Amino acid sequence: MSAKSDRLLSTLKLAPVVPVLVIDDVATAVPLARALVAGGLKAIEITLRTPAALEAIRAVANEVEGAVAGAGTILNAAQFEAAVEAGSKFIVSPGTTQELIDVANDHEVPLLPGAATASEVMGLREEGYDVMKFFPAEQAGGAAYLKSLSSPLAGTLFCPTGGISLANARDYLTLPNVVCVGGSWVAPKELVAKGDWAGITKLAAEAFVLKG
Ligand SMILES: O=C(O)C(=O)C[C@H](O)[C@H](O)COP(=O)(O)O
Repeated sequence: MSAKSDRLLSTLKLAPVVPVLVIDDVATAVPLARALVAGGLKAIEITLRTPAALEAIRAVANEVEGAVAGAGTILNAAQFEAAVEAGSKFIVSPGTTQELIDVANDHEVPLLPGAATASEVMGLREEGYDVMKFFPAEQAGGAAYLKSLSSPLAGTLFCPTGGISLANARDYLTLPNVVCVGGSWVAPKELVAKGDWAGITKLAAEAFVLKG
């Protein structure tokens, strides 16, 4: 395993759940990340789906002690570069393109690339990847599907994301090829809008104890 995937794995192993955030208002980023870290969820993925995302990554990276800020929904090289510049410590993409593989090879910040089929996983293995995002997890076949990849594609670890919640997270976390899961359920829009940070810490703490 390369030093880069070692670093990615250490980040993903910080907690069983990586919160996936869509930040509409940059002012919520720091209190939201603090609430998640207080519940034990330190690796935090901020998706580049809103205009506030890069500023939110920068704020969390600079201001939230204990947080490891990452960027999600990275679709191309320009977004990868911007996310790194903003202070992202890991980069997540829903799928994989040659452009992303090439830009990732030029950077020390690790990429967690998306894959949903055996062929996609095999293609990424040929590029040297042994840790991937399984996306969209529930819709692509769920835990049963991912389990059936574990023998033929042994040695590859996944962070399944998409349709995962407290109710089904354990189905994935008990698989031998799963290192953590990703999900937005720990940061519901209603709680963020109300500024209910204690409520979010509670959800994070519930998620933190999922494994073990
Ligand atoms: O675009 C990306 O890079 C993503 O990370 C997509 C997210 O994984 C899902 O949107 C989160 O899925 P839910 O937990 O079902 O809300």
